[in-house]
Amino acid sequence: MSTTPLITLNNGVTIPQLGFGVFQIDPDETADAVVTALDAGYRHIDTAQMYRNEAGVGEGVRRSGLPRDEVFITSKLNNDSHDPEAAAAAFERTLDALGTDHVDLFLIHWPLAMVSDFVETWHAMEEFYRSGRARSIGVSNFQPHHLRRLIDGSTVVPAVNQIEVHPYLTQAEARAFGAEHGIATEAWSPIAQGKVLDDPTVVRIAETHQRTPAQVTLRWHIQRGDIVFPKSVTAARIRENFALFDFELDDVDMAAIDALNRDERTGPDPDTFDYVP
Ligand SMILES: NC(=O)C1=CN([C@@H]2O[C@H](COP(=O)(O)OP(=O)(O)OC[C@H]3O[C@@H](n4cnc5c(N)ncnc54)[C@H](OP(=O)(O)O)[C@@H]3O)[C@@H](O)[C@H]2O)C=CC1
Ligand SMILES: O=C1CO[C@H](CO)[C@@H](O)[C@@H]1O
Repeated sequence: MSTTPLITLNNGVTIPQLGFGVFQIDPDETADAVVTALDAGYRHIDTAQMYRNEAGVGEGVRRSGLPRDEVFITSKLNNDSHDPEAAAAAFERTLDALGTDHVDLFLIHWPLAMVSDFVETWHAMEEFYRSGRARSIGVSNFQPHHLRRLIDGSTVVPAVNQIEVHPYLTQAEARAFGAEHGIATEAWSPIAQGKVLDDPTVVRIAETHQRTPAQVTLRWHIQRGDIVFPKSVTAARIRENFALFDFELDDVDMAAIDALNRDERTGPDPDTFDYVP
C-alpha cells in the first residue's frame, strides 16, 4: 500500500501531507468513513468542533485497530468559544469526544476579528500546546494581516494556516506569507467541493495522464507542497483520492492549472465571516 509524504512543521512534528476531511459527514456515518479511509492508507483526519462528528472520528480510529500514535488528528476551536475560559472547556470537550488524551493539531477555526480578540484566544491555545495535549497549534482562515498581529502578540508561531485553496483560488499572497514565516499551508475544499472537476483544462490534463480530474487537482496541491484533505463519503472516491503517488505533473501541467486562478471562493470570506452559533 502506498503511503503519503510527511511534512515537518515548524515545531518538528511531522504531518502526513494527504489526509481525510470529514466536514458534512453525518455524525452517524463518520466512523465508517474514517475506517474506510484508514484502510485505504490515510493516516491524517481533519475534523472540527463545528462538524459535530469528533466522536465518530475517535470511534473510527479505535475501530481501525491502528495505534493512536499512527493517526494524526486535527480539530478546531468553534466560533462560540474564543473567550480563553470557554476555549479551555471546549478543548476538554474535544478530547472527550475523540476519546484521546491529546490531539496532534488544534486550530482556531476562524479569526472572527470583528467580534473577538484572536490574540487572547491564541494565548489559551499556547497553554494547550505547552501542556502537550495539543502536539501542535495553528490557525485557519487567517489572512496575512491577521497573522502579523498574532505573531507580534505571542510567542508560539502557528504551525499551520488552513485556508481555502484550489485551482480557482490559488492564494499566492497567503501561501507566500506562510512560507516566509515557517507556517505550513493547509488547503481546504481542495477540489472546490467538486466545482473544478469539469474544468476543461483539468479534464484535458487528466486524460493525458489517464487519471481522474480529482486526482490531477489533488496531485497539483501535493506538488505545490500544501497539506490537503479531500472529503468523500464514497468508498471508491476515498481510495481514488489517495492514489496520487505513482504519477507526476510536469511544469507545463502545473502552470496550466495555476493559470486557472480567478480568486473565486466557494466558502466564506475571512474578512467578513463572523458567524457565532
Ligand atoms: N477550516 C475551514 O474553514 C474549512 C475546512 N474544511 C476541511 O477541508 C475538507 C475538504 O473540503 P470540503 O469542503 O469537504 O470539500 P472538497 O473539496 O474535499 O470536496 C468534497 C466534495 O467533492 C466530492 N468528491 C470527493 N472526491 C471526489 C472524486 N474523486 N470525484 C468526484 N467528486 C468527489 C464529495 O462527494 P461525496 O462525499 O458525495 O463522495 C464532496 O461533495 C473538509 O472536509 C474539512 O475537513 C472545509 C471547509 C472549510
Ligand atoms: O470548516 C468549515 C466548513 O465549511 C463551512 C462553510 O463553508 C465553514 O464555515 C467552516 O469553516
